[in-house]
Amino acid sequence: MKLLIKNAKLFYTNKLINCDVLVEDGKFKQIAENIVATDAKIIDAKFQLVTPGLVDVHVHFREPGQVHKETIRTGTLASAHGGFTTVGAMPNVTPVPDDAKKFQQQVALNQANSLIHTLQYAPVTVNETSDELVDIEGLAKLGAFAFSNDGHGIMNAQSMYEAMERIAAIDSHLAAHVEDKNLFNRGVINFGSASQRLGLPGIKQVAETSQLARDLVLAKETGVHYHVCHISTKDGIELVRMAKDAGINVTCEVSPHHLLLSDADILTDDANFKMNPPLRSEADRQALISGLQDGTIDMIATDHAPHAENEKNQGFEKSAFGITGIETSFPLMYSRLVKTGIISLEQLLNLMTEKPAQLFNLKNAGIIKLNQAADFAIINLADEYEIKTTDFLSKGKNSPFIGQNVYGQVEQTYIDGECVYSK
Ligand SMILES: NC(=O)N[C@@H](CC(=O)O)C(=O)O
Ligand SMILES: [Zn+2]
Ligand SMILES: [Zn+2]
Repeated sequence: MKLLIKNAKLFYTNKLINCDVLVEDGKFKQIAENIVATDAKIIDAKFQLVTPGLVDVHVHFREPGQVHKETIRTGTLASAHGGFTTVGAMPNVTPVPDDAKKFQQQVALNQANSLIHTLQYAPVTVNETSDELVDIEGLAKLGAFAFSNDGHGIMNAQSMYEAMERIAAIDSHLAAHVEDKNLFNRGVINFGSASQRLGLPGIKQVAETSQLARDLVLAKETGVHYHVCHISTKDGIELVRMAKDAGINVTCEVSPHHLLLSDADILTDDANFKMNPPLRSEADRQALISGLQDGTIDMIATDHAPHAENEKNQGFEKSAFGITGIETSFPLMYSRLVKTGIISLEQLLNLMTEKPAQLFNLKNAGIIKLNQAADFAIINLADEYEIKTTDFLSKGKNSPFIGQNVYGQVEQTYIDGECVYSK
C-alpha cells in the first residue's frame, strides 16, 4: 500500500518545510519536493500542517471500572480526533494494575481496544494509596513505560525514596502528582480570592510546592528521572528551574487549562472549571507561560479526565475533579499561544511530539523518520471553528472551553499509514 501526501507543510527535523511525503507499507519512505508515484493513493494536504502524531504522557481512560465515563475505545478515538497517536494511560482504574496479573490484563485490554498506541503506567505503591511499593522491576519487564500514583501524592518519604532508587536502577521514570494531603484542606478550588469570593474551601499552593521540594531533594540523591505532572504554581516552576540549574534529572508537564485559565475565570459554581490541581491565580498562570517560553516546562500533557454529566453538574463542592482535554489541546494551544505570538509553531510541536517522546524514551514516537512507522496527523490551520460537545468522541463532555472559537482542527490521523480518524 502506497500513500502519497502532496503539498504538506511538514514538521520535520524541527523545521516546517513544504514538501511531499510518500508512505509505503506503513512506513515513511520518501520526503521530497515533488514526488511522483503513479500507483499511490494521493491525498492533497493543501499546505495543511502534517505533524508527527502528537504524544500525551498523561491521560485517564476509565476502563476497567468506570466505563460510563470513558472506555479505551472512546478514549483512543478521542485521542485520534485530537491528533494524538501515543498516550500514557494513568493507572487509577479499577482494579489498579498493581501486580503482574492485573498489569498484564490491563495491557491486553489496552491492546485489544486501542486505535492508537496506549502505553500503560504502573502505580508506584499498591492500590496507589498504601506505602507498600509494587514490584517495580517486574512491572517494568511487563511493559510499564513509567510509574505514577497520579491522583494521589506519595505521602511517605521513605516509600518515595526507595521507589526512586529502584526506578533509577532500571532507567524508568517516576511521574508525580505532587500533593501533600495534610495541606489539602478538603479544598475544591484554589485558595485565594476566588475561594473567598465563592465561599468554597481552598487548596493552598503549598500542597503542591512542599511535596515538590521534598521530591526534588530525593531525586537529587537518587538520580531518578523525576517528572512533575500538571505543574500549576509560580513557586513550583521556580523550584523546577532551580533544580534543573542544579543538574537534577527533573522534567515537567503543564496542561492547556492551567496555561489558559485562572481562578478569576470561575464566575459561577460551574464544576467544568474544577480539577486537581485547581486553576490557580493569574500570577501563577503568567509564571507557567514564562516557564514554557524559557524551557523550564518540557511538554504539554492534557490530564484528560472524563466524567459523566451527573458527576460534573453538582457544583464545586460535590462534583468530581477533572476535565476532558485530548480533543481540544492542539487547537487551544495553537490558537491561544502560537497565533498570539507567545511561542512559535515549531516550539509548540516540539512540546507536543519530540520532547515528551525523547524524555520518556519512547522509540519511534513523536518524530518523522524515514523507514519508521508512519504515525502522523493532518491539521487545518486556516479555518476557524467552534468547540462543541457534539463533536467530542470522548464520552466526557466536561470541558470549560465549550463554545470557544479556535483554529487547528485535525483533519486526519494515521497509525502505521492507516487512517484511524477522518473528519
Ligand atoms: N486531574 C483531575 O482532576 N482528576 C484526575 C486525577 C488526577 O490527575 O489528579 C482523574 O482521574 O479524574
Ligand atoms: Zn494528577
Ligand atoms: Zn491525572
